[in-house]
Amino acid sequence: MSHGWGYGPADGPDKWAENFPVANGPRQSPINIVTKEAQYDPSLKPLKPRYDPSNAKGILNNGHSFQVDFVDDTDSSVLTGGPLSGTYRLRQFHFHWGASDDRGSEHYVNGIKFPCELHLVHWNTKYPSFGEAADKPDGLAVIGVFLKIGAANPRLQKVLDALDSIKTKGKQTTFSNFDAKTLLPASLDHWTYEGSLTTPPLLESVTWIVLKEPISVSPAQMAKFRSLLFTGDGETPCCMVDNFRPPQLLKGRHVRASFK
Ligand SMILES: Cc1cc(C)[n+](CCc2c[nH]cn2)c(C)c1
Ligand SMILES: [Zn+2]
Repeated sequence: MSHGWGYGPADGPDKWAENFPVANGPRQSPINIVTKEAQYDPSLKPLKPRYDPSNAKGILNNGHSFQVDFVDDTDSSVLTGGPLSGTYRLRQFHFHWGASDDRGSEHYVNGIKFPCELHLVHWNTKYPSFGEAADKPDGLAVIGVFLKIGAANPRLQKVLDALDSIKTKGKQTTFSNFDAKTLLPASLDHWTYEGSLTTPPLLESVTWIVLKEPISVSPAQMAKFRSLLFTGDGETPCCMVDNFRPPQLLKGRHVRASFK
């Protein structure tokens, strides 16, 4: 599954603009969220994630992260509310993390980095498919959740226990009966802004919904993330760590807050 890009010195974020010029576009992600500049917007509706655990399908090492994929041929796992108009279907979730606890998240909050960030990817059902939605300005909605070092998070454990089966690039296995809602914190207070995918093709199609409240992850659980490999079987092993893009310029965008 080599995509020709990665996170190393030769193929990492500073090089992506060579093949994906939108990398220097007007609505790139991630960003540093400066909380004092985020305006409370009372018109934002309560965020409504409604996920059916039976839609969980599989877990895949895609060579730049791992993702849990969902059956998305009906409206049984959807996100509505917040800044969104219409209905967005859950497609997959994945994570970004660091080689050490001082880095790993893609978004920052007042310059603060977290060791890990979860992304739940949804697509707008006004379009016929995920592929059709992926390059539309209102095509995707991604919930970002920060992970903060603390007590072991039992809700992560089923995902982490599956990682031994997908250690190398291209490996996948079935992953069923998982409620993605259990990965969300108690509060759905969020910041929202218009942005992009944070990996190539960096499409400017994402309404970002970044939750204020982090969930916990223990140092031992972080070690499980770091046990994955970017590389495939038979290749020189390269640990899957530091798979994050640094914050991008705001270029006049405004971040809204769902809370005072
Ligand atoms: C069509 C499409 C392609 C890719 C690589 N991704 C993943 C890019 C990404 C990871 N984290 C934020 N954006 C998505 C979500 C959609
Ligand atoms: Zn992501």
